[in-house]
Amino acid sequence: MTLPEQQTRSAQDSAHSALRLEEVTRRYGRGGGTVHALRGVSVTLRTGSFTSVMGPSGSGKSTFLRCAAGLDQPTSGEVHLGDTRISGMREKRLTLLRRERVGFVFQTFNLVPSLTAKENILLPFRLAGRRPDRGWVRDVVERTGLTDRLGHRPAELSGGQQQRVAVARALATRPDVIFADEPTGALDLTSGQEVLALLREVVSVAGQTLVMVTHDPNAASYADHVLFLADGAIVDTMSGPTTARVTERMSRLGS
Ligand SMILES: Nc1ncnc2c1ncn2[C@@H]1O[C@H](COP(=O)(O)OP(=O)(O)OP(=O)(O)O)[C@@H](O)[C@H]1O
Repeated sequence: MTLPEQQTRSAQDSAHSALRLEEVTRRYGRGGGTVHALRGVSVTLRTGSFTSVMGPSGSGKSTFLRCAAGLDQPTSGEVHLGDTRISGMREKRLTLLRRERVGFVFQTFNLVPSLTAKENILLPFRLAGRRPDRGWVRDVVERTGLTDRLGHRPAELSGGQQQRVAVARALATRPDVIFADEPTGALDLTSGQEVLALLREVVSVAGQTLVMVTHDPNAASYADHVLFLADGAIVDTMSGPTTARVTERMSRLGS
């Protein structure tokens, strides 16, 4: 499926695709017990776009995210990150590529408890043996409003602050794509909205590409586009989503 704003794009613009899935299937198990988690998903996401992925429980959202991020391999089909085909890539190369070119934000923050906020943000550089771009990291920290919290460990931070550290960590390496899995699922309403506003800004101001799985129509409304999954297939897309339109569309999917 091609998102509406891409239908008119020129061939030249295809160079700006951050993520492309072509006929991706993912099956679990064999024989009569086979689960078809993805059934031929094709989608192209532009660099600098914010896409939400929604669908009823079991519709394939996590599988989509895992295959798109190179955490899982499709059974068939292709996944391209920028101009690199990641489907079929060997695990060792894929691990390095994920470290360099993909950012993750999880529902449960996944920060290292013994490290300060600053050390958590710089961790991807330590793991990759790479020198951070200090100016960029300073910008990221300022944008996330964490400047006076850098010396704190995760346990000394609120949930919202911990998630902002996770967003800063994901952004610090300037990845091709950030994948967020229910990033507001563990937060109260106000902290959740702060994190969503930050994610929106990261796309609109910093030009980051973001893919977010969510159950929450309000969260989805921060995106440029919504992909609706049902039974392993993209059944609809929406551009310029509002909470009301997403809620209405989801109710027709039986969630
Ligand atoms: N490792 C696995 N082994 C077998 N079946 C799996 C596995 N992972 C997912 N599935 C199945 O694949 C289908 C899609 O699962 P997936 O987790 O992608 O859905 P989801 O939309 O993310 O669901 P939820 O909203 O409940 O998290 C489901 O039927 C699920 O049971």
